[in-house]
Amino acid sequence: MSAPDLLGRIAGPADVKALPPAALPELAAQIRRRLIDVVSRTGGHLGPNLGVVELTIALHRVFDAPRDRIVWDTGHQSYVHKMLTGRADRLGTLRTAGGLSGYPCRAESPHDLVENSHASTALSYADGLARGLELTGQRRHTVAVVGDGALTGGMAWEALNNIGAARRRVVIVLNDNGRSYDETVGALHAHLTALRQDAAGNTDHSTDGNTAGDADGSAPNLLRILGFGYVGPVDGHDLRALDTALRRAHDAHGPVVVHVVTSKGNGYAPAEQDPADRMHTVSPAPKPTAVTGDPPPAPKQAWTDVFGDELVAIGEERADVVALTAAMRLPAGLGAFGDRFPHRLVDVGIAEQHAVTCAAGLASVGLHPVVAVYSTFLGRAFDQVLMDVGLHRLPVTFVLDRAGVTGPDGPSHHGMWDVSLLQGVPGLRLAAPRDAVRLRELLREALAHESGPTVLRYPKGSAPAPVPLHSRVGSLDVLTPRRLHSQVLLVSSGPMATVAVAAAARLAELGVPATVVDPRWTHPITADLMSLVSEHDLVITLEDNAIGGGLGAALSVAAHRAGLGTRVIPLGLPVDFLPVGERDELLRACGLDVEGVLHTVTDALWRGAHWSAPDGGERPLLPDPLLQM
Ligand SMILES: Cc1ncc(C[n+]2csc(CCOP(=O)(O)OP(=O)(O)O)c2C)c(N)n1
Ligand SMILES: CC(=O)[C@@H](O)[C@H](O)COP(=O)(O)O
Ligand SMILES: [Mg+2]
Repeated sequence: MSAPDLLGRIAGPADVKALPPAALPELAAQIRRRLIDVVSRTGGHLGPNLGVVELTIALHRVFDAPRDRIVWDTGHQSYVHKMLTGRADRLGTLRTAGGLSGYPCRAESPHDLVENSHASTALSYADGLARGLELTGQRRHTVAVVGDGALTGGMAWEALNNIGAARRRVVIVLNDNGRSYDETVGALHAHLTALRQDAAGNTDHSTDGNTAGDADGSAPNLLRILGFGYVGPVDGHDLRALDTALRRAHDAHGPVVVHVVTSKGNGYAPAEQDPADRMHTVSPAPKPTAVTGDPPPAPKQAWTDVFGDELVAIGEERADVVALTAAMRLPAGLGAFGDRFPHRLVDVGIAEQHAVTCAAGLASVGLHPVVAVYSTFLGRAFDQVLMDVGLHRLPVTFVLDRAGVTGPDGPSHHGMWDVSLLQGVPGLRLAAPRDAVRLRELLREALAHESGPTVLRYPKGSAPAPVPLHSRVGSLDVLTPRRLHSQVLLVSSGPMATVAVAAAARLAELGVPATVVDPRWTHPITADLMSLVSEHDLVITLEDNAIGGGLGAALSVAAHRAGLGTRVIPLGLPVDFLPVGERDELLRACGLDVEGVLHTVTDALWRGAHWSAPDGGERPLLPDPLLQM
């Protein structure tokens, strides 16, 4: 006889609490089966969620969420939490437009508090929540679940410094699986390992009564030194041990850390044995394609792999090039470089601010560091780019992967603010390659620039087919035949070139000659670009960045200051938090596809009485993204 569908009866934590302890292993098994079945189709963070099945069950049995506040650091491991708070039936919509977010989402549930997927923020939220609950007289618990990787982030230690001193009740659940993507690096990881080994070797786990009950190990415990009660190490897959440990923490009179030891990918051999990253992120199952008999499309190369391949070639030629990663060696494309030059790859943990200023130190002694991070994560290190690198005019090259719309990871992952932030750094040069050929070319140009910071940015996914140039003007590539009296200039940044060239072809059919130019180095604006702008009536810029403070904004200001009569219309992403969605869909919605360019050009020309639609009809107006600013 098959086991009852326990998961199907969970509408919220009360139903989890109502289950007898004997039923919990079956519930955990059903959750695991659902995770594997669904996430292997939708894609997502399978490994991290398999690692917190028992922990999440125990948390929702011991604490009374949502009155007690439970905060998930990074939030990528919150699928089980969602299943136990009434959303198990919607797990199949994970990471799709209109479906469940892959991170906590306040619109989905009062149980979800922090939507930001940037690591190392949960303890700061917890400090604020605990202070706020105290100030408003609410005697509730605050619980922060933080991974050992997230604990390598600077913000986490700023929070520990405050929480440990305040003597306020905060429960910190340290989910220690020894890994970020790779094995977690640094002295903290070594310390946590020592605590685990000490507890394993020390059979006397006596507890002293006045704190929350501690392993009475011999190793000095940094967390206890900072003023925290310490419970653990606890087997994070033993429901009974978890229950006992969390109840001790629940009853503690001050801040307490529950050191939970889990394994990423637990219970699923392909994940447990995955050498790369224990299936930290799995891709969606490929969509079936119709059998057409046509030859399969040529395999495309990922932007990340093009970068990684070219950096190895450069590394062979230049001993001064060193690479830095913030716990994302493989996702950021540094795997091959690290294998070839292990002593020239620096993994600082999830510590982008440290990575940037460490790079400044490396550059100060004559090296040329390459800091490879996702665009969205560089935001937290802006001050370090501006003051520790920019102010000192140091030759550091930033390679920003996942720049622009990423898609399934939602609003805190779209890399859409880097251009806006970085255009404010004096002396910084920024490039956006339009294809793999230009990525290789521009990476070399960036590494040849020694008088200040340089930046390359490219999106998630595969590089498009090469977009050849027709002519080079200074450092600009003109991508269409130079036409006399072309009314319209399309200035495309990076992979928007593919859209711009296709739009120019369509405009030509409509009797509107257009020139397409790819600046390659989009910041600062060059005299050659301004000269081209001055030769045209209408300029449309296309960029996969927020319109505010982007390329189009800079070009508009430059044209205005030069007294040009040219109208500049920036096309880009609205200054807004874009939802989960497919990259192409989101770009289309922002007018960054061929139809969007056509509408913008024809509407502008028609309004300017330069052009009337062939059908003489009204031009449909695009929603103006700027109106959302
Ligand atoms: C600031 C920042 N940098 C990088 C990332 C990418 N990232 C997502 S999860 C992860 C590893 C997290 O490790 P840990 O906190 O130990 O959680 P686990 O996956 O092991 O459960 C990283 C580096 C991020 N989300 N935020
Ligand atoms: C949670 C997190 O920040 C990363 O794991 C992110 O999901 C990676 O995204 P990619 O899948 O684009 O590498
Ligand atoms: Mg971890």
